[in-house]
Amino acid sequence: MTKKKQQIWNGNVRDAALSILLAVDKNQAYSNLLLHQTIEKYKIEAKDRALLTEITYGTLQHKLTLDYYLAPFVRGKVEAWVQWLLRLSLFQMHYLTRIPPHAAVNEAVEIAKRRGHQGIASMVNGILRSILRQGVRSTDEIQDEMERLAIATSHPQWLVERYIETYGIEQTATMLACNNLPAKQTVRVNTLKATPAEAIALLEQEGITAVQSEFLPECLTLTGGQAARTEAFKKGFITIQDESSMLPANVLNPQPGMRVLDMCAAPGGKTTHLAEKMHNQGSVLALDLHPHKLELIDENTARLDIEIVQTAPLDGRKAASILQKESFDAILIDAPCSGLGVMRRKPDIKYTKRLEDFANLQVIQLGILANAVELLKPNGRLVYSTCTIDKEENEGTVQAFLAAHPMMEAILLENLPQQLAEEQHNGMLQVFPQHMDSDGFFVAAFVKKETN
Ligand SMILES: C[S@@+](CC[C@H](N)C(=O)[O-])C[C@H]1O[C@@H](n2cnc3c(N)ncnc32)[C@H](O)[C@@H]1O
Repeated sequence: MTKKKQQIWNGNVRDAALSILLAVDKNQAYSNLLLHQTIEKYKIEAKDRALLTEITYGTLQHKLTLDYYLAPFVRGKVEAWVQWLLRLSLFQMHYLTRIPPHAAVNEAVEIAKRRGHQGIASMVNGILRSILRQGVRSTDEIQDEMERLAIATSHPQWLVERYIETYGIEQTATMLACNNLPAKQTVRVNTLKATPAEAIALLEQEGITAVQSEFLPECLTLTGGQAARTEAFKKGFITIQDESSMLPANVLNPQPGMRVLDMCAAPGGKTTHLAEKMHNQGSVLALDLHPHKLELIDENTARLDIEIVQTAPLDGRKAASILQKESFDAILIDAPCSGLGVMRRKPDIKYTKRLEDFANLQVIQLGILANAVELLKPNGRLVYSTCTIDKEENEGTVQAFLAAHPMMEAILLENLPQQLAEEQHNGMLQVFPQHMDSDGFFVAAFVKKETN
């Protein structure tokens, strides 16, 4: 879409949603990025912004379910844009009860006329009106349990099977349902500049209601508004971050004055959290493989008035050959991962991830972890985290790591919210979206044993 320079926004929310969905479908863009760019570029107002987001994400989230509903009504194969138009219209009819179904049908017909011709418009009209009259079939009709869950929650069947095998049907079903809920808007209070109560008051002055989380004290949940547009954000009182991403810095718990290394740091969400925890005293060296991403860390530290972070472009798999060995008190590896925990924010990844993509990730993660061992002081602590839910990737990496590095020992995760503390086992915690209404996340902690 962006390649062809086609204008996404013409003042019509459904039309814009269709353009975004088509671009995502053609792998020209990620849904979250294109949606954000569109909203910023065209300065789309709050009401339209909310509906555009809801329709785009909702349609993507429920794509497989919508196709199941549409199948009996669509004869033969239709062009991709027509199928997406049908999906987004049926999404409104079926899931957005506040939108009168006839309005959704009329809009679809107008779009079909504009983008296609009268024949397509009549077909779209016929299909949607038939659905209005007859209703959609229930997913309960699907005999096979795995297939039923996959279609009903719109996840690929291979992933559902993999999840059920690992986590059981109950946990899996809850997680899959959670993946289809809108993501909460959470921010982290910059405790160098404000207390949670002060940050709440600042946001209140800008008309945004913020509530302190029941899990982590520095986390606020926002209702309405856009955190990134607030003065509280621009002046560095808050950072936009999912609550689960606030766990690693809490678990590593670096103290003021320490020398800390963040090996996969960009854009700096956790680097800045570490510095806040250290009261801006000591040092944090923030590495990332991609030099251009380091600017994002610098922007964040400048905005938050953090002075102890230095950045360096470095491949974590080679870091020990460049940095001084055994010179860091604490190390964080927030590793590149399969990202299956963030499906609420990036629903398109449900349909694009392939099992083959996972294998190489563990090799990369183990390479970075091995370098961390050499760089860590004896008695130093290491935290490894990912934003994914996959036992083989997370626990598999931990097991392989411990087997290869006998001087490293898994330790109890400290500073977890009480509600999560008992979910950990053997120094590892898999956070499911249902635990804190957050992204899915994984954290593990280790200490380097002192050698005699
Ligand atoms: C999950 S993201 C980190 C997010 C970051 N910790 C935060 O909280 O904002 C993983 C990062 O690892 C970087 N990365 C990938 N491979 C790497 C490597 N071999 N060495 C260092 N960084 C790497 C990616 O560029 C990406 O920025």
